[in-house]
Amino acid sequence: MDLQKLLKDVKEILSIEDGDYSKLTDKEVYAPSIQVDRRNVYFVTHQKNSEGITEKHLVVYENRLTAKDFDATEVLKDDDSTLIVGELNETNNNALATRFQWIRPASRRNYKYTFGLGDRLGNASNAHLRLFKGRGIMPVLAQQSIRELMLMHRTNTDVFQSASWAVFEEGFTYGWGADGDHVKTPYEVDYAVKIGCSMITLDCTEEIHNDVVNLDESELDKRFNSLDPDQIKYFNDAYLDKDFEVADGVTVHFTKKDLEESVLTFYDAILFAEGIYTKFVVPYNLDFEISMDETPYQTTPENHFFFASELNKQGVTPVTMAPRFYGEFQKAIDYIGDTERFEREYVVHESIAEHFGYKLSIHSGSDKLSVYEIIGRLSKKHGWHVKTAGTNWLEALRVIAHKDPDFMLELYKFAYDNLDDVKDFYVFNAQTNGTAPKPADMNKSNVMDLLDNDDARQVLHTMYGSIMNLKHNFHYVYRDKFWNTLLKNQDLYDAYLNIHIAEHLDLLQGVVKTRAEALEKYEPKEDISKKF
Ligand SMILES: O=C(O)[C@@H](O)[C@H](O)[C@H](O)C(=O)CO
Repeated sequence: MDLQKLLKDVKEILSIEDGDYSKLTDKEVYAPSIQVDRRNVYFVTHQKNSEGITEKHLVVYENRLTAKDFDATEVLKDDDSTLIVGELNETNNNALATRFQWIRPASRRNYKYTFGLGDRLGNASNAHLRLFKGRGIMPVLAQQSIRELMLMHRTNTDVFQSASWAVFEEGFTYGWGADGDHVKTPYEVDYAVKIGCSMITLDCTEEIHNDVVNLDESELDKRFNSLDPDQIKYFNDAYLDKDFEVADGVTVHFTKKDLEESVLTFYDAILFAEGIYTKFVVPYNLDFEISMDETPYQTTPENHFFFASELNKQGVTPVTMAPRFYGEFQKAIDYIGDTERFEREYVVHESIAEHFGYKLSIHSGSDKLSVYEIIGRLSKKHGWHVKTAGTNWLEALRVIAHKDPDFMLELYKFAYDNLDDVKDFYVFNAQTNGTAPKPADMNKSNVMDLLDNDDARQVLHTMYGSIMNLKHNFHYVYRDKFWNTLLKNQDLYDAYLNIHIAEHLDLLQGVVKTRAEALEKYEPKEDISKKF
């Protein structure tokens, strides 16, 4: 790189006293990334290469004694300072983190509204951060489940680093989160913690006994009464036939069936959560989420109260908890169910959460435009956490569909024909309802429908790992072409991401009240891909 030009950039930045870098001479200096600390200057450069792909470098101008912290590819000495150019790598991220604490994640505890933005590709966070500036919502940028990491062949370090670099680039000093998502074992928790996650989402699915709900009354009673006598006495004395008022006019009542089902279904999970709390959450001061959203049965208010009450008695209060709500929160598509019943039951879950001092978390939270107004309104006072992930992947496919429709048709046919790849990982309607568009019926004239058709969205949303990691003769079949197309059109991707997530945020924050309003406000009235 032209080090003398970069040195001039540094001197120009140091000469600007009001922090307005919008008129810098060198437009390759990405202005939002500029940090000045006394006579030290830090920024990222953006340079388009011959293919139109943006190449990024870190530039640091710092006292020569401390500049050695950085991994430099090029160096220029200037009096008692050194100008270095380096890659956006882990060494340089760690060096920056000793100077700027805000590029490390924070807990959600002090934020009322928090939003998970799982980024399966690692290049969505810059756009998300530009959207979140000033919204009053904390973005949890690093959020990949163990399932996503495994299917996409990524590590938590990859996820963490891409998020942290985006935070530095965008100068996002307001706080962000890193969620070790859907961790199920102490090993997975430890993995998330040791790479620096500020939060873990403990997935209790393996500890929850879902067979209990199918027991008839006598079998249920027999199993409950096989517990230790002191356990039976404790549970009956504490809950049986008791009413618990969790808010004005909102009461949870335990019948014998409610109590026995809650104990037999969830008590192992409660003990598991308490163990993880003691071993990890307290020692590492972690932001703790407990999820039971991926169980096949709805979490009743009694189940939820019992879980929270037992944790509370052990002094455990998560930051968020994710029950499985009434209705369907399936991947990539809107809520399925009676929204009036959803609202009635959400009120009780919200009351339980407020009663015990945590917020509700909404998993598979993307695209649920029909219930965001309810969630935002009922959780407005206390706060909410909504989690999205695969929907950002689908916006990347929207770019592919626009820019290379034949490639998109090929990807869809592959995903459609190999959908069994994910049958052990996800449960969704398109697996069984047989109504997903047939590849033979798709062509360049209707290819964009794949990103709006519910079943096609679910096929594409879940087949990310198979698509990105298919190999033939030792070469990736799709990955390299996918990345080349996407990176050449990063600006279009960023635009789609912002449109899509803004619809989510406006409804959650009550800026608009209905799905139709959100779509009318944000969905492009014309093909914007021609503008990029
Ligand atoms: O696909 C995944 O594993 C994630 O999206 C995971 O389900 C996450 O917790 C989520 O709910 C995001 O919508």
